[in-house]
Amino acid sequence: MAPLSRTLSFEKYQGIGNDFIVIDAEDDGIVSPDLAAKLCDRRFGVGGDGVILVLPGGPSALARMRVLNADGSIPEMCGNGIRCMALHVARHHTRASRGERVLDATFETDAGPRRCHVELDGDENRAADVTVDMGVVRILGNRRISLPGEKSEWSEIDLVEVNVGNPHAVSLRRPSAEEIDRIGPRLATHEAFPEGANIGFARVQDRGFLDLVVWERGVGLTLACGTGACAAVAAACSRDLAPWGSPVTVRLPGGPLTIWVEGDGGRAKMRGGARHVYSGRVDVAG
Ligand SMILES: N[C@H](CCC[C@H](N)C(=O)O)C(=O)O
Repeated sequence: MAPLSRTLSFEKYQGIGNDFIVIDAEDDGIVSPDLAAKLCDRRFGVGGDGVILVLPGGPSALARMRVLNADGSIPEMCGNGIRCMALHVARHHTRASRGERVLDATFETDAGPRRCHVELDGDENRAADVTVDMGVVRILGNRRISLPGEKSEWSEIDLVEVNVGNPHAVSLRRPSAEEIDRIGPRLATHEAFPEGANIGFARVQDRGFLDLVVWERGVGLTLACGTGACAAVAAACSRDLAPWGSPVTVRLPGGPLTIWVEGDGGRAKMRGGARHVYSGRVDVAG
């Protein structure tokens, strides 16, 4: 008996190139980790860096966000993802016809509540700027990690460990693309990080501007990482390479984010774009 097929409606969004399959759901069982991995496959599935489930909120949240990484793992938080979810909710919650272009909402996440501000510009598929209170950012310390067998200068690497609700480790020096491809996956799963870690490779251009690329836990190299941008700015500030409390432009391969970090243990704020790409239905075996 062939498994019963069923279809899932989804909407595809991207936040500066970090792309997500967004699904409205009544409960978080609708997409298992295994199904999330199949949906994210760029050949056999829809394709994406992750799945975002938009779930009923509670008394103090308009909705709840559950994120599943492309490998099916479940992270605590996703910066680009919550901007995409905020746009999704704004598109379906506010009514442009009533001239409502702005949505201020709190979303529950697995890292706690996050306040979002969305402004729909003329094109309701695009939010030029979504601003998110990214919660408390904590510097956990400086780590020197050894990579046995690595023949390059990166056989030992200094990382700043930062928690943004999810775990990050930031290098303030930038290996080559080939070196990142080699050491990124080893660092993301290194025993020094029992929960795994998102590995940021930053190059500080000046006190208000840094370049960043992130090898993400459960995904791999992405075009952008919102929590990673907050972690990189906090790491740079902790080394007095960027100013606490002032806006820092983080240039990622997929586009820019503006990040403010109040201080070590202070709150971070993120501002960046989000875009609806298309809506679809996908067949999933029962
Ligand atoms: N891979 C991350 C979750 C997605 C974070 C990233 N896409 C962002 O925009 O913050 C983790 O396992 O913690």
